[in-house]
Amino acid sequence: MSEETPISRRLKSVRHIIIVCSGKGGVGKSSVSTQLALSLHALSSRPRIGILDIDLTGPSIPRMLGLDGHGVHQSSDGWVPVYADAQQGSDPRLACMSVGFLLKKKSDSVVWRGPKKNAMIRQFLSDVRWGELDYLIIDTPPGTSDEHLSLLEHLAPVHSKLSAVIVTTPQAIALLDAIKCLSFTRAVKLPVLGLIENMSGYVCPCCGEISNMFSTKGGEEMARREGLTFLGALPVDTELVTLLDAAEPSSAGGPDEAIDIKAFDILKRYQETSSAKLFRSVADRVVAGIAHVEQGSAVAGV
Ligand SMILES: Nc1ncnc2c1ncn2[C@@H]1O[C@H](COP(=O)(O)OP(=O)(O)OP(=O)(O)O)[C@@H](O)[C@H]1O
Ligand code: SF4
Repeated sequence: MSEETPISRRLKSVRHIIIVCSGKGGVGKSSVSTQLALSLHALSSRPRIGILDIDLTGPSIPRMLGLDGHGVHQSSDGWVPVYADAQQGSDPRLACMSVGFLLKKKSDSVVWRGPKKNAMIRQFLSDVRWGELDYLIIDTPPGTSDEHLSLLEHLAPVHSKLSAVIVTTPQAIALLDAIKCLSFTRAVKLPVLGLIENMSGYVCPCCGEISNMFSTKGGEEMARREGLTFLGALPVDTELVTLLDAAEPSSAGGPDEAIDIKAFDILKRYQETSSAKLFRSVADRVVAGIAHVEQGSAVAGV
């Protein structure tokens, strides 16, 4: 491995980096990144988790974790991440950083060209004070854009424990884009932990029964064809949308305290949703896939 850089110094205390990507927009990449963070957080091994949102033009992780409204604090040792479990006591384990924390208003948008995006990503990788992490989940924009190239350019030379999760929906158009995303990971030799088929069927809000309104299993078939691990199918779950999309700060306490209470509430309530129950096996497969990558075993998808 090459000489130390600000990024390698910062990330040497991160055990594994999981890049969450999708070929197409709106297939649920941010919701999968959030659910992965929440599910890993609930493991009895109590891992330390970071979630970095580099979807610069559409950051949604702060909203999904109930952290909208927080700003970034600068310390002498870099940017301090925002902790979703700050209300849990003195040893929070779910750290979050997003361009959303840098915007003055939620409605502000980032209109940047490639070099500025690249500089922002470099700063996220070199300046955030994550501390020791077991998993750093990186939520990326849809497709294979400047952000992906910058990310790989910065990470590949300094961090060997990198892998990707691909998210798709079962429809043919999303699958075509997922194949493009897979080709990208192969071109840059990024191991793929597996594929998630999101919005596969529908959870009835009355009885919890899963019905298949549209096509399903497209992702599962693609995984089989491409020799990828199928990490699981996640149905459309209205309970999940209510929880993650309506994540406005509660009115209790002062401004930051109100946000932290909201985030803590999401952390607890998520575990009771049908999605959380299904996601547990996805998270187990991700953890098993990481063990393979770390042992240097051949990984499907490369
Ligand atoms: N399994 C699901 N059940 C119900 N709603 C879902 C599910 N997955 C995602 N959603 C909802 O669909 C919308 C899009 O999801 P999300 O923002 O995660 O997609 P994305 O792929 O990250 O989008 P973008 O292309 O904007 O980055 C959100 O409102 C999210 O809450
Ligand atoms: S899934 Fe069950 S509760 Fe939902 S509409 Fe069908 S029968 Fe009714």
